[in-house]
Amino acid sequence: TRSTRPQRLLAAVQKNATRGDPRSVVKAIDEFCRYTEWAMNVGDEKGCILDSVVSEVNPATVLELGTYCGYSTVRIATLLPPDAKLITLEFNPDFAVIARQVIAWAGQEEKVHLVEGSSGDLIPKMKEQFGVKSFDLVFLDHWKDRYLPDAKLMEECGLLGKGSVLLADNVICPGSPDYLDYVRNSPKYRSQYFKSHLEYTKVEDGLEKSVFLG
Ligand SMILES: Oc1cc(-c2ccc(F)cc2)cc2cncnc12
Ligand SMILES: [Mg+2]
Repeated sequence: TRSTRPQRLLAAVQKNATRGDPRSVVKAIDEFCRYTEWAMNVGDEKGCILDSVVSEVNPATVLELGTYCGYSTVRIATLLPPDAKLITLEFNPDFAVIARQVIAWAGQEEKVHLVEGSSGDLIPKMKEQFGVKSFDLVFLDHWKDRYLPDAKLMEECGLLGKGSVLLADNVICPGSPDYLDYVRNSPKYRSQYFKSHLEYTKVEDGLEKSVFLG
């Protein structure tokens, strides 16, 4: 039977990237998605904005909502110190299978804990099951209608501390208007929009960076 898009993306990584070299994995995925087959990775343009926010926050603990094939997981993990922890949640088991192999090819398994399941179920378990006190950085890149409920859930579970940063992908395309409205108007956040483009296209999209004020 026909392969899936994530399987074809993994094959491109294993063919064109050097095992243990995360930058070559990122480059191989970007080239595959730009010249062969589009896929919903954060991509190179928004990826540079992601990199700059990760470097600025220099987080000890990161939560990624929505792993997909592990592209942004690898970008983030590469910038973390060896003792830092990145927990990434993926609802789709077929995506998780591919992401584990992409992350392994990039040699980033040590810093990454990929957990399969829904964010709504897993976020309340972060403290007791994963020994997390709070997240310094959360990258929201899963279903857009989960951004707002999951942000509120993280607040309620005490997973955000003063200065915690939420960075959300796709706030324009596909768009998450209720989330944008919340973080831009709530006194609990200081929000900033980074204008960019939908991965590998000329369509407008952007990242919203929101600092939790406690
Ligand atoms: O970055 C993304 C892009 C798109 C997407 C798909 C189709 C289209 F036409 C435009 C945009 C969907 C996403 C779902 N989850 C996480 N990230 C996504
Ligand atoms: Mg996205």
